[in-house]
Amino acid sequence: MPQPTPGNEPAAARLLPQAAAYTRRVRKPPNTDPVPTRELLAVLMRALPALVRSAPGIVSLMGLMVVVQGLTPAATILLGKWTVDGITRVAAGGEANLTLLALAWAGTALVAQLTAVASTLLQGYATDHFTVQTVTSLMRKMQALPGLDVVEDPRFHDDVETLQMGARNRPLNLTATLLGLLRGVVGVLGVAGALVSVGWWVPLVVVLGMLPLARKQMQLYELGWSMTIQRTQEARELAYDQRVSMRHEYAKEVRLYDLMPYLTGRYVQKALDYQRVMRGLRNKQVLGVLPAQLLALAVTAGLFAHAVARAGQGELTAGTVVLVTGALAQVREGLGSITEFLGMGTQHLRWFQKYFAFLDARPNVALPEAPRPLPKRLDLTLEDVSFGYAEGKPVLEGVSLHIPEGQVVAIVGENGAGKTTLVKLLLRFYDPTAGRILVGGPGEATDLRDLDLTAWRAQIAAVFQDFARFEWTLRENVLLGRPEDDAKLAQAVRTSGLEGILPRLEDGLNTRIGQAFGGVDLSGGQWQKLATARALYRDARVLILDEPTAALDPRSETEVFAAFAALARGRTTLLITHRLGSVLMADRILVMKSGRLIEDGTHLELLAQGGEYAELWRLQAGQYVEGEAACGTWEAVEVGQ
Ligand SMILES: Nc1ncnc2c1ncn2[C@@H]1O[C@H](COP(=O)(O)OP(=O)(O)OP(=O)(O)O)[C@@H](O)[C@H]1O
Repeated sequence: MPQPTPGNEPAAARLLPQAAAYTRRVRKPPNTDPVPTRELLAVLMRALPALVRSAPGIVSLMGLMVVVQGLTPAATILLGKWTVDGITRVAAGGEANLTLLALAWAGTALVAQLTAVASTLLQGYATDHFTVQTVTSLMRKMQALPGLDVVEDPRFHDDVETLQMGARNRPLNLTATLLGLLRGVVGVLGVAGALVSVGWWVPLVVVLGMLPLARKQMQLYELGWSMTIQRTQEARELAYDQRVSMRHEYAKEVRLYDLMPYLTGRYVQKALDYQRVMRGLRNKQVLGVLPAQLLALAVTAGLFAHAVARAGQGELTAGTVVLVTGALAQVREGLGSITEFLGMGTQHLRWFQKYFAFLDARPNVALPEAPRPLPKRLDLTLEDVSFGYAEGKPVLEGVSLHIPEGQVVAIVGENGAGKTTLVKLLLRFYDPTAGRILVGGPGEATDLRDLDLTAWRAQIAAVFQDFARFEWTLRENVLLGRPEDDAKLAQAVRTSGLEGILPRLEDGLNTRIGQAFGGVDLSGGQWQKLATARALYRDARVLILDEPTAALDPRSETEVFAAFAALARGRTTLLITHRLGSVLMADRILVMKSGRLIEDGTHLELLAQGGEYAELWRLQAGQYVEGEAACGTWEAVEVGQ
């Protein structure tokens, strides 16, 4: 497959229809709306006190350094003027303390140097401090969002990504920017004050002449931010393709299906298209600054010429001309850095706007103000429960059922029937869009929404279909933050079958697993045993098993099921499975289809009904019958016995 290069993108687009579709999507111009000043000021008024409160000592010291740094240019320029005037006086036979002036100049330079070093150190401390604070507050907020919508809904992805990326540097950058702004303002005011000696109107002309340039530069920064925001989706897609080409979890398919040329092509195509759009806009913006730059230059040159002309007529001293030269350069630089800081500050404030919006986000799963304690019995009742991840697209419809505590229930049904979703509602990862879920025995049944959610979840152990693979030690993976109990841990490790892999691990349970940090990699089945041990270690009254043995070999599956059967005794157990052989451990079987509960009964009852379950059972058992018959060893199988 030819590689797309800047020269042959059309060919690449032809070969890569998806990339071409993407191209159409990114061609929309970025948002160049004016800066919402009032909104950002409100964000600033919230961010500023928060930053000062979080590190008052460091921020005040940084402020002090900045004021000193802001005043040093004006001091240096004035000292320069006095020195030149002093030299002129001495040359004309007059008197001047040049040594003192030289010492003062050296002292000013030393102060500037020392404050620069101190500022660097303080910024280092501030980075560490703010990073911990911001990341912790994001994590705390995540904890306060007990639902899954914030991580499962693609609309949230970009924001969470932007927040995560900025948490390490935006708070410090905002502080540094505000201080830089302060330094710029102090510096410009100081130097402008020195220019009054040429004429009261001089600072005014300088500032007015340079304002258009400042405005244009602000617009440039604004464009930068809108590019950052609008790139997030594209940037994630680009990063994803990059990850697919490099990470081990994709490596087998990438190699077998020779995906690298396709991936590289996709990447280059997307990157080039985006670059092309942005380059045009950037050129337009940058060239748009030119007239303002010329105006600033004209003002500077005009004032310089004015000062030289007046010096020629003996109205100004040579030192004053030196002062004007230095001051004009300084004001220009100062205003440049003010606009730069204003622009950067706007970007940081936009990040803070998202940060505060996230901190203020109301959880989709609202926690009760006065949570009710857990009922004595943990019967589960669903009353006409419906749910959809998106509006108008129901995934569960009118599900009603009652599960007395201690019952072992299997949930079966075709892919996408809503089995896992039902479990997510029971765990309150989402709330039903209609109907309600009750927990409790007769006379004490409480709406799940009113229960203490932490206490409720503490009663549940689960092995999810896509369980988490924490790249920590085996021990940490089983304990999951709970206090260690040696006997219980040994029991969970033994029963789950995890014990079998320990002799091969140098550090036993303390072995780190997963590739991210150079740990030992486990097979799919071994990971699943680990997830089982995790559930076994948790002393829960409700057990949820969502395809818990999908990756296990037949022997391990039998062993783990025996463990589950023992564990399930006396506990409410919900077993989601496609392996119908395993549902025989259940007291009752629920059959779901297209979001509805269509059958409910024991294995024999459902077979006798001759409905969906009987059909599924016949199909699955038939596979074994035919397989065995083909091998000529099967004697007689009566389906359903
Ligand atoms: N986070 C989500 N956002 C949007 N739709 C989802 C989400 N999770 C599941 N769905 C959709 O909800 C439907 C039911 O999914 P669910 O995972 O509950 O089915 P299931 O019966 O457990 O399927 P399987 O047997 O394949 O595991 C599917 O159409 C699925 O695409």
